[in-house]
Amino acid sequence: MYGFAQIALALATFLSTTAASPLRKSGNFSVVQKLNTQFVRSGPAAYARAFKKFNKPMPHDLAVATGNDGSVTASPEDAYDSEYLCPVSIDGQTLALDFDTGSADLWVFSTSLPSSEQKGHTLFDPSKSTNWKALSGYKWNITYGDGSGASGTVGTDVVTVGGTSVSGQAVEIATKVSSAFVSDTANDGLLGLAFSSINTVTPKAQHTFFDTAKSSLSSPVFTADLKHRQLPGTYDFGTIDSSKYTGTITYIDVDTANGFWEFTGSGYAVGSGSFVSSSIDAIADTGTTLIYVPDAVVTAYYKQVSGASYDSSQGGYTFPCSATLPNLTLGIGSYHAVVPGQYINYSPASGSKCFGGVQSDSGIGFSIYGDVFLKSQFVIFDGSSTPRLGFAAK
Ligand SMILES: Cc1noc(C)c1CN(C)Cc1cc2n(n1)CCN(c1cc(N)ncn1)C2
Repeated sequence: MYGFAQIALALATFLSTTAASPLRKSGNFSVVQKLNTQFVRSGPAAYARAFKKFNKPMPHDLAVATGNDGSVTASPEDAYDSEYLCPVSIDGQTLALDFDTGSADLWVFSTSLPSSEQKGHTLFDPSKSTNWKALSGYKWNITYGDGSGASGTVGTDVVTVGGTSVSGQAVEIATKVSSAFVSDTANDGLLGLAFSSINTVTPKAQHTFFDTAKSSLSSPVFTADLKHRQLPGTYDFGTIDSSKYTGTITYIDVDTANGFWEFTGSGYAVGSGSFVSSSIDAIADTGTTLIYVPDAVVTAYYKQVSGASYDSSQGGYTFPCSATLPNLTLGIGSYHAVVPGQYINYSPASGSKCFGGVQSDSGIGFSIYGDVFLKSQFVIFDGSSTPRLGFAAK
């Protein structure tokens, strides 16, 4: 029987003979370089790499020449895809922001908040930013459709999203936030992607990140490829990645009068039912979780779900969690966008009932095609001189 010592000696001997023999001790040596003929030289690209390496904003012309395009992950904030959060760097300080095509303010949790409202959030500290420029006397105050909101002061800084970097971007510092935001500790603020006309900064409305970046993008577009309860999706700026969708893209005109990505839907179908043509005034809103549509659509939908009913205690339609939900088709021009039924089981409500991802738009004034819809599609937000929306299956 071998003792510990013998085993240890045997192991040491084994290792010493099989370990890679150390470099032969010798004098100096030289390595012959081999040119990488695969590498396509580009002066601008080399120049641009220097700015990106040191997180410095690129001169506009260089950004245009090298394509200041970028892609950023959009991660579900919770198990129900209530919102999607993206890493955004402000002068090197990275926060998780909710990209919201339904509003136009870029605002962040900050060190200027009362400490009771800071807990659990990543805070932007302007005093630590070398590029921060306060806008003296400028203020902002936003209230969202669900009654939540925030307010504070304003400055400009270098903002980077994925590979897209801009300087002089208005960053709205929160000095007050509502309780819904305080308790949503994964969320460090919002990055508005609606039209700058509805930015709330006074005395002078500020540009959204997309508007600031637009002229330095290869194409004045951004796309949303949100996912259902799985790996993160992406927002891309400046390009349309054809690997992210199938079939063709259907474009539809946008009415920017209200500052939203607003369009007229062409109708709906429930499950395998026939398509009902009807004009639906709707906005594409990544900052809203659910689908809010006219009562006719809601009634038709839940009529096909046994056990579904309007539950006033929940403030919406619920159904047995065991229900098999029909798909909902929403018409975009001649394109029929299909929302899988399983996407419409939003979350458990109470007991064995679940809360529907399709609810009434009554009282809103327009329909909202929120995340439950948008995550079933590849969506192009085209900010060209005639803004339009594009939709494709994926
Ligand atoms: C958790 C959780 N669950 O669902 C949400 C949302 C959260 C986040 N949480 C409660 C805080 C919160 C509240 C809002 N947001 N985040 C995002 C902006 N809001 C919008 C945007 C817009 N375009 N339209 C309407 N409201 C309201």
